[in-house]
Amino acid sequence: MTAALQAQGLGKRYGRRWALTDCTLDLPAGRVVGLVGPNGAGKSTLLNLAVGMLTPTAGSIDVLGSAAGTSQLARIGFVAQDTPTYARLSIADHLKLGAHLNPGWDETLANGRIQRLGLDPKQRAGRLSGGQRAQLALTLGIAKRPELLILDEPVAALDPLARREFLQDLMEAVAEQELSVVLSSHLVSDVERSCDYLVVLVDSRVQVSGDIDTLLATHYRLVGPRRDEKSLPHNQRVISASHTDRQSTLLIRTDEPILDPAWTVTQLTLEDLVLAYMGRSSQTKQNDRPVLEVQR
Ligand SMILES: Nc1ncnc2c1ncn2[C@@H]1O[C@H](COP(=O)(O)OP(=O)(O)OP(=O)(O)O)[C@@H](O)[C@H]1O
Repeated sequence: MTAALQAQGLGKRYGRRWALTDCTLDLPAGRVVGLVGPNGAGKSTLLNLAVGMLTPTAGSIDVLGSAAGTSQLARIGFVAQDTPTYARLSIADHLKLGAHLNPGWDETLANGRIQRLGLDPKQRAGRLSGGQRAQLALTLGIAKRPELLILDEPVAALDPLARREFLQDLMEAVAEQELSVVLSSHLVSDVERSCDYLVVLVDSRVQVSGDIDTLLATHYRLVGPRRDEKSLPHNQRVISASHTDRQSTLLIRTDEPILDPAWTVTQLTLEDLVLAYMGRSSQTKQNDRPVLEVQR
């Protein structure tokens, strides 16, 4: 199966500053990929490179098997972070435009969604609230029936109920159509609810990526007598470590069983895992606290 997105040594620099560095990723098709990371990590940069709105400074990026670029746009639905709409056009105008521009437009889906949201088709987009505008942009993205849907913080402006319903809609669309989704979010709970693949991006670098079930099955918290992490077997990779005078707590990644009886071993939650990888980067930048919201 063709990958949804493949990046090889991908980098983007603005002036002297790298917004994305040495990014190598292989995101499988047919999955819902959650891209998480603090503000300024490079998430929007990666997504804009994927839709051809930006060109790489280094490396390459392929989407649905071909080089990312505007020729791919018919197959991709993209909702940018600021959910752009035309202020003077009504909701109905937006749907007409969507139908005109997209050969695969699903009118039933678009109208049904607008009706279910209780939005008035005659309302101008400029008069909608931020959340309503986001819902309109999302409707346009989904009704295009894309092969790949790229959503940059799609639910940030939605209230909790609308957020839950939107993620539900998304999972149904993935199950019904052959759809791949990449969505960025600050909310681990949303990723937990809707995604089956995770990418953690911090300080312009990918810290970890993989199938969420596999990641959860290979990461552990070890608590035991104080121990230098260098003394661990080579197949145990330490992601984070904290120590008191007598006790060590280590978050590790390993494919092998943990045989040392000195450790009390527990599995990680997705939140533990994400925060551990985000903390890894912040250890080198002591004054910069990772900004990841954990909402339940
Ligand atoms: N047009 C631009 N010109 C200069 N620097 C930029 C530009 N766009 C982004 N950057 C910088 O690139 C870095 C990555 O930004 P990006 O928007 O990709 O992060 P993000 O992870 O999407 O952040 P957020 O969660 O706040 O949306 C940041 O340091 C940002 O200041």
